[in-house]
Amino acid sequence: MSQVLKKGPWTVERMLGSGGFGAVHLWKNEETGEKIALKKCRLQNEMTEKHKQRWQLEVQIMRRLEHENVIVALEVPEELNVRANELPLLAMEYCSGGDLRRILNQPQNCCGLKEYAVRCLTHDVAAGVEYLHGKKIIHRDLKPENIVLKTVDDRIVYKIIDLGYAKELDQGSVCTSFVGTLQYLAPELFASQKYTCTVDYWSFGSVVFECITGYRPFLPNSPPVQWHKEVCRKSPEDICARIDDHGEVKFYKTLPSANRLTRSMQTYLEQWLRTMLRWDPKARGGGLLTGRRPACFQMLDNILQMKIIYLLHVPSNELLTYPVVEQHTMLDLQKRIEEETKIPIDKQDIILANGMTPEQEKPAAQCWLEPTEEGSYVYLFQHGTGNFENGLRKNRLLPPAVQTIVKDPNTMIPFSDQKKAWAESVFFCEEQCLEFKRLVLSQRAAILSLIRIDSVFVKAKNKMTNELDQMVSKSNFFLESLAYDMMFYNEQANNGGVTSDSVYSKWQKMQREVQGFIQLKERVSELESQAIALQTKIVELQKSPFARTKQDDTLDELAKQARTVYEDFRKTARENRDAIKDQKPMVSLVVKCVVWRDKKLPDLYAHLSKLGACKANVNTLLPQVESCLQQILDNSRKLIDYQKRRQTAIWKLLEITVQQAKQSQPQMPTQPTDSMDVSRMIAPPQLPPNPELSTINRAASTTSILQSLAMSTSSSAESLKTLEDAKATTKMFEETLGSLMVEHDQFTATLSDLDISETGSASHS
Ligand SMILES: Nc1ncnc2c1ncn2[C@@H]1O[C@H](COP(=O)(O)OP(=O)(O)OP(=O)(O)O)[C@@H](O)[C@H]1O
Repeated sequence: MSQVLKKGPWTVERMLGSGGFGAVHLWKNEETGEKIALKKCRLQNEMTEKHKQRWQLEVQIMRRLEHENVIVALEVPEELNVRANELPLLAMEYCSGGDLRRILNQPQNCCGLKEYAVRCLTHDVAAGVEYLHGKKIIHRDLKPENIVLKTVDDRIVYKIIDLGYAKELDQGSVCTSFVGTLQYLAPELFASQKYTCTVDYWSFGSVVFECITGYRPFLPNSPPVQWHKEVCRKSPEDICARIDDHGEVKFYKTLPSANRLTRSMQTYLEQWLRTMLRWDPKARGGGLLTGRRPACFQMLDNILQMKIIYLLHVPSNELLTYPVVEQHTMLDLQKRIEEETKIPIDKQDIILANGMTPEQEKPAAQCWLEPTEEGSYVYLFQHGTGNFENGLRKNRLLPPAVQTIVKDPNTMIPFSDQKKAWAESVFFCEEQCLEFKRLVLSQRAAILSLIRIDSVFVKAKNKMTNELDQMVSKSNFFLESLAYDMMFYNEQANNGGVTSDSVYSKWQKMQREVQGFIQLKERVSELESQAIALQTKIVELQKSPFARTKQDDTLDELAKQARTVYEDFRKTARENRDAIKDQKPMVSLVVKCVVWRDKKLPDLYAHLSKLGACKANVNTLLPQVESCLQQILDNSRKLIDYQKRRQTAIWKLLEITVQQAKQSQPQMPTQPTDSMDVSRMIAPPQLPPNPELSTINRAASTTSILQSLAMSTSSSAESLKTLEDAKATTKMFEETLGSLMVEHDQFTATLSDLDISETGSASHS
């Protein structure tokens, strides 16, 4: 096919791959831009009649299948179709992501794929396998080469290809056709025994294991016969077998530590793998559930649907995981955190990526985020502590295999050990990079959290300042008015007018108390200067290099170099294994990585520590500001109350005076008063000096003074010097005006009883 590059509008772009039977090419329609993968049997002449029939049958089966995770068969374009006597072609949707083997071969995946990719592929392949089994099709040849990737709506979809071809092949051809991929074959197939669909479980489990760790589960480098002899000894729970340093086969029930799974995911997938990698085909997959669904698919669904909270414990740089269900409250989650980290619940400072704090009354699931490729984390700090010692200590560890080559870069070790040490070195560099980035993200969340709480603080502080200004104006006005009242009171009392010791002493008490209100100014200015210092610190912290969007990419660069060195190592090894014994290129990168990290990490933790201290500072100042604000508001309320009381007292005095006047001589002419005459407030009326003045005369004078007093309250706002004062007093005036008007109405009524008009002119003399 490679010679024929064009057929009608179709052009062959390249070969996508080839296997035991077919060669797959990518064809493009130049007119429509459509791309298809076309598989042609490449052994047409060598195939027996039986094989040819099977090929035809499988092509027909393929065309009947329809599932997102099984490759879609398409109509072969007319221009590309073969002659009637040739084997049919298989046209398929083109999957541009290549196959899973290509992904596993990438050096960054030498110790397994990221958790997100493992989740997605496990989900998709399981869905495809369950669909095929539902259609009574056993794939029998599940392996990374037979899983292809296609991007659909920004998501990678994994699809099973090459299905059914091996299904009915006789055992002899199994052995010849499957050379090189025997390690994915279920043992019963390999040993020519009867089999069921559980053979696919074994292969699927092996593929998932390899995706998690970078290598196959059982003795990946052993020849088939030895492999079978050794692996059949495995216990039902074993999911891995390796040959140790003494040449002994060792079985393991857990996954090796160099993988990218988080704690919970690792535990769940280990359980699942134990079900999938059972030697006994009947026990494999966990049997059928009541609805006849195989248990292994249900188990996987449960794992993948689980809401797992990824909580980075920043002080120790440890990623903790907490699976939660809807019923879990925040308190439940915090109790589990307390158990594990020993941080008391009230000291736990949990911050979401956007800097918000989870709401206590909402379920714990609010901390759960849809899994993403980069990982979605919640951050745990400890209130009021900047001790990050553990975080620094934890990062000092090198994986054992890496330690060996770092200790002695000239050491001669077997190829497989060297490969492992180099793979783990790449993994180590990648992990340092990831962990550092995660810590940088934690500081971003911490800054956002600080800014959020600071904005609450600044608001409260501004309110405190404003309310203080108003309170001081009100107090000044009140004190001025009161002093004025007291002066008038004394004046009329000295002239034989009404007196009330209790009123006067209350006024004096109010005067002292209100003078005390003004002293809050000092407290406020003290808090303000602390707030200014705090704001300066916050601005400084925001200028830190760690707070910048663009971060130093040294670790990225070192990880990239480690990948390249590893890739070169593998290429060279393919030609001559003995050619590479020099550990230095990789060791040098690991050392650079450690040196950079050990230099930067203390800086980052120092920055985190300052952020923590600042937050603690805000948390201490905020309640002080709030309590000061409360005091100011209380004082303001008291001022209104005092103002009312003062008014009431004046009007009461006036009422008494009028009553006295009424009782003594109602016909006495009163001195004319002009309630609108503002000059009265400034220059109080001169009372006649004659002590013999009749009661009515004194009453009239007192009335006049008290009237002035009353009216002075309403007019004083105009005479205030500043606009601020005017605003504050106007507000207070509005509040007191109500009571004043009521009193005034009563007074008018009293005057009319006395037959004295409000303007002061006597109606009868
Ligand atoms: N639809 C497709 N889109 C992209 N690449 C494909 C597609 N189908 C196959 N390939 C590529 O071609 C390779 C060979 O395909 P396939 O496994 O179907 O061939 P085969 O001859 O049946 O192989 P085997 O030896 O497994 O029987 C795959 O590993 C994959 O890389």
